[in-house]
Amino acid sequence: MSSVEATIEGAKRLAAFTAIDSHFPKDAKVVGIGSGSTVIYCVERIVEKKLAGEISSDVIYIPTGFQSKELIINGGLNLGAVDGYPVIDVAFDGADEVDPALNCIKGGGACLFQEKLVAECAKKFVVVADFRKNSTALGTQWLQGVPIEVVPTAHAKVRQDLLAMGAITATLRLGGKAKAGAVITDNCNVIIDAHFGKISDPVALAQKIKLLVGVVEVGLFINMATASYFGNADGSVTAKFSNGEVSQIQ
Ligand SMILES: O=C[C@H](O)[C@H](O)[C@H](O)COP(=O)(O)O
Repeated sequence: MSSVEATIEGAKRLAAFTAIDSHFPKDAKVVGIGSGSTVIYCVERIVEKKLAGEISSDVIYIPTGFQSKELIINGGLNLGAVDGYPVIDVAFDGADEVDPALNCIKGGGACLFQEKLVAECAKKFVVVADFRKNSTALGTQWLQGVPIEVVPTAHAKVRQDLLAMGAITATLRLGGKAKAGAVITDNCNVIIDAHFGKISDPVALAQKIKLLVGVVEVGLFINMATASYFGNADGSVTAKFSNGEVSQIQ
């Protein structure tokens, strides 16, 4: 691992540990676990605290896809499902880009639909990320585009719609060497990444995309996060809250 990669991994771990220490409720019954490389550290911290007797072994964990299901099982935690537990005390998840209002772009790992479902069911949604995701405006740092989950037969029509709507690019996500053809989501759909440049009105854009026939869900998470923790390269953590407060944790 290069020193840059080590710094990024350290920042993710720090953000995740701080978020769990600050937001895992003492009396939690049901907790959502998001997807991606940063939530791995959330699960690491939860397992550590459970073994230390600081987190009850009765807590049920709700995954947001195949990867987080494996994380829960391999961590020896109790696995639940969102259709059995539609009320979740808190959900922890990563993000690809977060703006000052805590609106997020998510879905870089193609898990956005179940992530949004779990976040919507959660009383509190806490984002964990490294410093690269801390942004002043969506679409300025995550240049791959807004991930959009689409029913496979509609992909060509939705790409056309997105370009007509002003997308600079609208690309069907491919599996590359690991998978010939399109990436297939945990819900058997495909992903279109649509880059709009700087997104000045994320609320309006999310609504417009969601209305397109064939769109299952949009990777714009608007007004959902309660708090967002960013691990920094210098070992500090920046915490941002939905009420506008920002704090630096050394
Ligand atoms: O579909 C994937 C998710 O939205 C991830 O939470 C997001 O891509 C962030 O992942 P990572 O923590 O690996 O940067």
